[in-house]
Amino acid sequence: MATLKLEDLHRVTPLGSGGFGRVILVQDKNNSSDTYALKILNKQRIVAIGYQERVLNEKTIMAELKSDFIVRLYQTFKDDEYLYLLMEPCLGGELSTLIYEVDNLNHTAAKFYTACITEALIFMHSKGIVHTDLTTSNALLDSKGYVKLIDFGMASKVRPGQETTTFGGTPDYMAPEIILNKGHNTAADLWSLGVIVYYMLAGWAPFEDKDENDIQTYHNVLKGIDAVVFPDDMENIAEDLIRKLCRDDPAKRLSAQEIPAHGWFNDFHWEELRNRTMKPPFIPKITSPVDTRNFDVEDFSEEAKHSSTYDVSSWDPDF
Ligand SMILES: Nc1ncnc2c1ncn2[C@@H]1O[C@H](COP(=O)(O)OP(=O)(O)OP(=O)(O)O)[C@@H](O)[C@H]1O
Repeated sequence: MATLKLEDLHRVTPLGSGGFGRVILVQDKNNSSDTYALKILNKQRIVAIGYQERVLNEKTIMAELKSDFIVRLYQTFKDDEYLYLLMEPCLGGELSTLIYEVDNLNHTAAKFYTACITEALIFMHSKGIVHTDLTTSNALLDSKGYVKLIDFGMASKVRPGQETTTFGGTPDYMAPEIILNKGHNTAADLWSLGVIVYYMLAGWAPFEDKDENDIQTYHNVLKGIDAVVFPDDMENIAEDLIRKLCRDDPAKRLSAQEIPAHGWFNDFHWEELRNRTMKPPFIPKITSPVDTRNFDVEDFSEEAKHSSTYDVSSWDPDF
């Protein structure tokens, strides 16, 4: 890929928004078939809540992660107000949207997406990288229908035997050791994966509170997987996998590397997934590189201007 400048990019349409800014689809002005997802981070907001370290981490970690199951970071830019991450676009939409639309997924589909995420985790965890915010919203479908992970804003690198204390994530998916601020490692991502498998098969998340009260969700998580009711129609072998991923003691959870040997995957051809010859369960409708029908985002182009309360001039030389 040729090196691009910010001025080479035409802003097409928003794809999503997050804590510090937004993600938009952009197009290379010199080659309209080349589109990218541009994450734009507001420096004022980052400095206001002291997330400088995390943003630098996001760049370093994403740059290291070159896998077919993780969105690729191509380049970064910065100007006085913003930092920019230029990424591979995944126009199939969020896995959460697909689950919502079909209500719950059949075992074949759930197995396929679990396997994609497992491949991402095997790769990341082999490098000591913990995602920490693994959710169905941070898993996107690419144009073929394969899933890739995004959003490494909460990610950190841990040495074998060590832990990180980065607090954060999404309550429904958060491992108990994160809630209790005990320090966590790669096993926290396996807990979140267990939640994702349950969610895909049941159509609701195992620890969710019907009133969306985060404190109650934390209580539910701390009660553990044994207090969760499993739907009658869930296969026992899938339930077994979820229970082994959501064990209270992080050291007793299955590792990502152990997942392919679990019985739920007995009939699954991992090599076909890895070389991308497996037929995905859903092929997203995408008719052009600027087709964003799988994203339902309000137009937030009129971003509120922030007064310059914080000095944002000197903290980002490494970005
Ligand atoms: N590479 C991509 N291709 C397509 N859409 C993307 C891409 N990256 C991000 N998005 C969309 O933008 C949304 C926000 O992206 P992301 O989660 O990275 O931002 P964030 O600011 O870290 O969000 P949050 O505060 O929710 O963690 C995603 O949920 C997704 O819908």
